[in-house]
Amino acid sequence: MSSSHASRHRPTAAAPVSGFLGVFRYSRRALLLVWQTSRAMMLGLALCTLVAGVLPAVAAWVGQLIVDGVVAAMEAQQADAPVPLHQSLTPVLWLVAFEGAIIALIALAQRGLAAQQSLLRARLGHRVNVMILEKAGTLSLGQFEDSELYDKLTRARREASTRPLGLVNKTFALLQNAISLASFGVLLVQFSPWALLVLIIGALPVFISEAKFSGDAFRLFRWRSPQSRMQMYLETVLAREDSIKEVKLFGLEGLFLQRYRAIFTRLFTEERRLTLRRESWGFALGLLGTLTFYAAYGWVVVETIMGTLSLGQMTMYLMVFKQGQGALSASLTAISGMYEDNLYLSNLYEYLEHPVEAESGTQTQGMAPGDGLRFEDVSFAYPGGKEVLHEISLHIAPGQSLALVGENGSGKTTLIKLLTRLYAPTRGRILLDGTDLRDWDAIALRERIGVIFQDFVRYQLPVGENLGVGDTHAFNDETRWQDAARHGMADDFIQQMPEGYHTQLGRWFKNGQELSGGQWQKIALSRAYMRQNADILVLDEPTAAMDPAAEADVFARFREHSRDKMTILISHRFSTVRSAEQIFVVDRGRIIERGTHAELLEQNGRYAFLFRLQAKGYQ
Ligand SMILES: Nc1ncnc2c1ncn2[C@@H]1O[C@H](COP(=O)(O)OP(=O)(O)OP(=O)(O)O)[C@@H](O)[C@H]1O
Repeated sequence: MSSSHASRHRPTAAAPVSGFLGVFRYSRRALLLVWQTSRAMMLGLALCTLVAGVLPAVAAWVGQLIVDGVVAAMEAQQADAPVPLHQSLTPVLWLVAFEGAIIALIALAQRGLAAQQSLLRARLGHRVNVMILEKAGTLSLGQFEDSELYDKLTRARREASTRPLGLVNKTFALLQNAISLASFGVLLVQFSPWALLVLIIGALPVFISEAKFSGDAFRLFRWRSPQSRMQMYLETVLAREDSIKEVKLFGLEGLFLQRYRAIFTRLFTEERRLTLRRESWGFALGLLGTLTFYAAYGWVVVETIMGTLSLGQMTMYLMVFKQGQGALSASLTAISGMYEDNLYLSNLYEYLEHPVEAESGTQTQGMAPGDGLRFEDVSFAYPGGKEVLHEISLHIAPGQSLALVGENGSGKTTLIKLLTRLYAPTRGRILLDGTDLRDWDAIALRERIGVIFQDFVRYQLPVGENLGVGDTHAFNDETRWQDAARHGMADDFIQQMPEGYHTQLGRWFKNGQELSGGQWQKIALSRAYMRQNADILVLDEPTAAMDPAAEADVFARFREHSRDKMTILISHRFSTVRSAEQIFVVDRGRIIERGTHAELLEQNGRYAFLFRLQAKGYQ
């Protein structure tokens, strides 16, 4: 379902969620995840759970002994021949001390649980985030551009990092309460099995309604996801330094804020509906539980007055009933919470299990070394889109240079994306040294290609590292940084910066320096020179932001550096393009002219027209 389609409907119309029991399949995996994260803490949790589960019943039982002991002691004191006071007092006081110790132990177990949970939260959150990011690294560019998968990724990142622990905590809470309940049950059955039944029936309706509303909450969460993403996007535009300049100049704050508010209002309306329904049903059904408790209370009181129960037993049963009811409703809340966590986890696992497109190749050398690069009748359409490249054929031999010119949107960058295997052709094939790109080992292939896209990344890292990213093997190699910067003409201005190659770039971090557009381009250019082993160099509009002198210099060096390499240059400036050995004119996804500058002028076609148009502009 497309996001816009989904957003027009109520949450109930969103993707169906599998049956109640089906979703419990993720509990086991979450437990396993915690187990793998820290065995010691998992065992610690189990121990504390056991202690905190069993001791309340023991405390209730000791409570009964105390009251009965007190009554017996009082009777002994009032008897005709009273026993010495200390004799009747001592056993009761021991019992009181024992009860105190039990309560202290329960407190200790609960603190232990809380401490381990909060430590686990940090470790598990980190682990899940790493899993999410590792998976992101395996997705193809096409998958990243798929809005549904991106949606899953965003949802996973936002919610799921806290959910596994939530699920584990609830599982332990359930266990603890189940143990307490079982031990209370043992005491309660002695009074009457019916009492146990009353206790269970009283709590059941709340549980059923909670489970239903958890499902609704999850469907709401899914339904609002595309809109929440739009909200996040607007937040970014309104509060990030790289967009704020334009937002201010165009006066977009009001417009975007209004849109932001409108989304909130829409989402809030749905959330309020759900919350109100959930809480009112919860209250109404919860009353049933309270009713059953007071009915049982009356019953115990009557039995005590009739003499069937001792005063101590009455105290114990009331306590057991009260705590049992608490434990039962806590167990049921835990179960419905687990159900909810499972639904969210299903989202995390859907994302983690999303099939990765196979990087099939294993070849690290071509079948015909030295053959260079060939496109054979290559056509391409972006996923879900129409064809943007049609039957492209070309050949570049080592040492040759190729320039691509053409209008905006004619398909030049797309051609480079195919060459770098960011996408695969829909028809035809691309060969490097006689071997299909698909058969190449991804790493071996990428090591041979140095490319700068026009939308290169401006990393908020030190200058040196901004160069180092070009070759991860030399990420920290200062000599290589300097070599690359000299080739890319960035060395001069880097030397002038306060901390040279260690100057922080960008404004996100302390003492960060901002560079000009042309300086950033020189950084990107140097980045491409970091790839010493690359024999295919691609520059996609590398000099658009540079002054003419710098541009001329860049190309003189580029030719110098790349004599034995294959170079592909995309540029709208003909002064840059004219020296290439082959120039291809791309028009709406087809190569319509090819030749040298002189040949193309001779042909007097599109190239000649555009060249003269630009030349006129300079006269
Ligand atoms: N990621 C994408 N998904 C879908 N379509 C795309 C994508 N990127 C580009 N296109 C489409 O493919 C066509 C070719 O785009 P491309 O970026 O290759 O053009 P270009 O020649 O490099 O343009 P420019 O000179 O403006 O950089 C355009 O019609 C564009 O709309």
